[in-house]
Amino acid sequence: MALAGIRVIELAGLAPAPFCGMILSDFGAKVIRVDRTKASMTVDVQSRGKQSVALDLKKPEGAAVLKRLCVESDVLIEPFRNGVMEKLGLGPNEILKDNPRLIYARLTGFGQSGSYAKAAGHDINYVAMSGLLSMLGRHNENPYAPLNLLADFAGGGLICAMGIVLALLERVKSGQGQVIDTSMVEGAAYVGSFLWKSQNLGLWNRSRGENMLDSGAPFYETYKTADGKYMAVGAIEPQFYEELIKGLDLDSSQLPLQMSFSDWPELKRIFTETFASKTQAEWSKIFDGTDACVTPVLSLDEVSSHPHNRERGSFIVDAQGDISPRPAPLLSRTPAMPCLSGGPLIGEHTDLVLAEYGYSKDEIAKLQSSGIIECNKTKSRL
Ligand SMILES: C[C@H](CCC[C@@H](C)[C@H]1CC[C@H]2[C@@H]3[C@H](O)C[C@@H]4C[C@H](O)CC[C@]4(C)[C@H]3C[C@H](O)[C@]12C)C(=O)SCCNC(=O)CCNC(=O)[C@H](O)C(C)(C)COP(=O)(O)OP(=O)(O)OC[C@H]1O[C@@H](n2cnc3c(N)ncnc32)[C@H](O)[C@@H]1OP(=O)(O)O
Repeated sequence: MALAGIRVIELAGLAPAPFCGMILSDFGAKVIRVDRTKASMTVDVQSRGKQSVALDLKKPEGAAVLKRLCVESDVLIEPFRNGVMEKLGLGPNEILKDNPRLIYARLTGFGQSGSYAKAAGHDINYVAMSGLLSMLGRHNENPYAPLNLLADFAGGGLICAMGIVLALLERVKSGQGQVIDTSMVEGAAYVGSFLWKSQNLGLWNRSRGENMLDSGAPFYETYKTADGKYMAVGAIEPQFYEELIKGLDLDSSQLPLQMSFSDWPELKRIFTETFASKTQAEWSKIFDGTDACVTPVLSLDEVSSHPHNRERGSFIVDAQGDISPRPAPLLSRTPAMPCLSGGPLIGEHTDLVLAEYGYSKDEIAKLQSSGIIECNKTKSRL
């Protein structure tokens, strides 16, 4: 796998850092998640393939263990607000001193500087601050956050993973590590670069929810079908729009022009009425194999059995029988091979990992008896 041999220490976080760690693990890195001690259960649902070490970083001996792990590792991912690592004596200056080749990846909402750097926040706040939230939502409604996808995952975990891979690549030339400052505000904004760069194309001249790609246009919308499901329509170009009209069995000479903004509400009404006349399966049969850019809106339960996704093996089933997306993208020679057994229990690999990093049995026993580390004796699943 592409990242085989790379050792990653991931300090346990909420959603973005676990995603970042999962990407690296899926593509072959060995990822060790550092959990808190005295934690009853983990909320990390993106932990496949990871190992867990339970370590009290608030104790100097615990911080010393993390430092020692970092000496022999390639990457550290830390998900706390600015200043937390420094307070623990684990800031980049201290850590990189002992291992200048380390990639020290910081993944926060507001970044390491600026007046919000130390403020709490969640995805919706970061998307709001990126400018993107102001553009999301239907006409005459409040801005709407698209789950926690844009900042936590696209602009956060994924962008951080890209930064880590770039830094690892650069390290081949320079032999040096570096600090990565991932701000989810900036990551989300960067993902949305097209929105800034396309201002002059006239795509966003109207108010929110009245533009072509923000639910204003009838040909870029979802429509309810007779069985209460939905179809997604993305027929932008005239030749594809023509196919849409044909599939809907409408007469284009009786319809307003595609790009007549003032007629969009009327056109939407006609499309809504038409789509409501058949089931999703019936519409899929009509549009499959055409260029109308019409697809069913599939639920999470349905995606893996859709013929196209099944043919490509786009979804995987783990040992528990749970379905999830196969890691993307597909690399032809060194594809990701996600671990199919469940994620680790907290502290499941503490003694194993410490032994691998050179700790003696005595040292491990002492750390355990003083509560600096915890070892979960449950049989390893990895
Ligand atoms: C919208 C999403 C988040 C969705 C996640 C949800 C799915 C989950 C969120 C809450 C969960 C529920 C909750 O936990 C209660 C239940 C728990 C139960 O076990 C399960 C059910 C629950 C209902 C559970 C269910 C779900 O899992 C949840 C609903 C997001 O937007 S995520 C993005 C958030 N933002 C960031 O990540 C940006 C960077 N980080 C931050 O800004 C802050 O970390 C943050 C997120 C604001 C949290 O602030 P907080 O004050 O809590 O932490 P920090 O200031 O960063 O400091 C960390 C402190 O912890 C100490 N520490 C860390 N590791 C260790 C260790 N190993 N040993 C000892 N101490 C440790 C560290 O030193 C800091 O201490 P201080 O505060 O003293 O400096």
